[in-house]
Amino acid sequence: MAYVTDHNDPRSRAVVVPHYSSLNFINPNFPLNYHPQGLVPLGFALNPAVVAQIELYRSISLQQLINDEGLVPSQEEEQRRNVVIWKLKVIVMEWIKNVACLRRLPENHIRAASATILTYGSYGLGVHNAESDIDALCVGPWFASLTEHFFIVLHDMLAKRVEVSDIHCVKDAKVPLMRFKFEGISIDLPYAQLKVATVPENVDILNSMFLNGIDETSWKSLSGVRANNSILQLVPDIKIFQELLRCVKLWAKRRGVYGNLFGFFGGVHLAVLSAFICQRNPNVKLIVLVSIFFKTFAFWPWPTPVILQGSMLPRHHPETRSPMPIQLPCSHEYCHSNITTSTFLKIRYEFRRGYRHIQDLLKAQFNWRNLFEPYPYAKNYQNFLKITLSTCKEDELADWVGWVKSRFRSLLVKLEELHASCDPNPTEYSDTSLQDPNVVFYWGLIVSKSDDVDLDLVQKEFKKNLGTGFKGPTGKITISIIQTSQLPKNLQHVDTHLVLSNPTQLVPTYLGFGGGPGHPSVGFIS
Ligand SMILES: Nc1ncnc2c1ncn2[C@@H]1O[C@H](COP(=O)(O)OP(=O)(O)OP(=O)(O)O)[C@@H](O)[C@H]1O
Ligand SMILES: [Mg+2]
Ligand SMILES: [Mg+2]
Repeated sequence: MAYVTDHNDPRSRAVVVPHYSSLNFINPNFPLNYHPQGLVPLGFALNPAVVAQIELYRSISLQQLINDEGLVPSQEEEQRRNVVIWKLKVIVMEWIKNVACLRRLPENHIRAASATILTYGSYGLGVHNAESDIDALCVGPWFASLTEHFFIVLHDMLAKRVEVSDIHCVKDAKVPLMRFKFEGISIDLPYAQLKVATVPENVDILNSMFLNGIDETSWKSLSGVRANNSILQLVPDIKIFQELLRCVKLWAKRRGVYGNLFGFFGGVHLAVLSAFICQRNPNVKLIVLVSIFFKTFAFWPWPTPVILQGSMLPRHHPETRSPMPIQLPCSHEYCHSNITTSTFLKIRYEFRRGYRHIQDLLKAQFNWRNLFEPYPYAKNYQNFLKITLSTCKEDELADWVGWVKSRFRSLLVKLEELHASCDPNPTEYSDTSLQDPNVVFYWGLIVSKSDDVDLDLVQKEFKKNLGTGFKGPTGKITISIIQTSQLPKNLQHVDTHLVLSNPTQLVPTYLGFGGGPGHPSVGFIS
């Protein structure tokens, strides 16, 4: 009788595994095979009872990690969000009555007028946590327009509420929306206008009766709700899909591959990838699905698109230019993507790193924490691109930063043209030595010498790009190259068990600039 232990995890002693000695015979060179009932190391006959016990233990420790990381919101948190949504529904009902009065509709039309809120995004899929925003679509009738009644009348009503802060309109996005905080919770609120007089509270937006004659912007705004409905219909088991997606999102955030504006995945991309794995592997437990997820996408033949079964077939669309096309469910289109050559290579590298880690699942030293370990930027890069965004007034900063972020893809592409590879760390920092309100980004930069990049040219072209289309007050932007030692202390934080034996080998091989066996996460998969 013995124990399987996750090192550094005192809880690991909770599960007793018989015949521990047999674990020593798991040959690390035999890849794992995936079987609906569990994991089997290929080429080696292992006592199935032992494998089952280890799997049980791994499942328990993964659940423990999900709880420890706060991936599932508490009941109080859920209740808080429910109240916010209920309050938003009350506000839009009041709004639509006001608009009906403004439009001088007959009394009975005013009485019948209604609008509603439909949630989508991570909240709609049930995979949000305390930090997630609420994506809430406002659905209104024929007489409430986007430009006047949504962006002016509703905006002003919301701005007057004590619960609402940091409200701003994002009018020039593909899906125009208002963004604000309601009782501290971030809300994305787009608008869809239906050609009906009354919008039922739980309007079925897949019903053609409600979709007849709607404009293109409303159709796009509805796409998030349609995609969510469709994913939830297509997966065989919603609960296990949610669990897988929670794990995958944590992995993507920790490894620095989450953030659509930075050229990585957004929530919708990971939702489709997770649904794809769930569809093809019904009745499979979570730890096996996590393993299959990494195995599948580590070796996916990109740019072959990922398409859910039972979805519409995508038409040829400009979005197919993405190196990692992922179909938007319930649509002929692909999810919008900003992936560039360098971010593609990083994502693929991280899939393969995940696959390598998960290969050790049955080994005694396996620890889930390694899979979800924060990406060690300070150890992997010697140079960083420092991007400082500032405005004179605090209340102008969010709009300016939002605008610059929406243009980051062009900056990444320009750098790639100049043979500089960037790893755009999506985390926002603040430079406290500056007087103006500011947001600072530190992106890993790979160049042979820091003066190799023509930074003046990069800045000039990026500023030109930023100059077209922004309607708010323009802020400042400065781009410089700094060394690891100049990073803020919290980014320099060193995780002792990752310290390199050879500090000159700081370059990840995925960027194609070398690296080698001295690097802790390099060179195991070509
Ligand atoms: N790049 C995109 N392509 C297509 N639809 C998108 C894209 N980005 C966002 N959406 C739609 O908007 C919804 C909300 O996006 P959001 O960025 O809030 O992500 P999310 O899935 O809610 O994850 P998070 O928990 O990070 O908020 C998505 O679920 C999707 O329907
Ligand atoms: Mg969201
Ligand atoms: Mg959102």
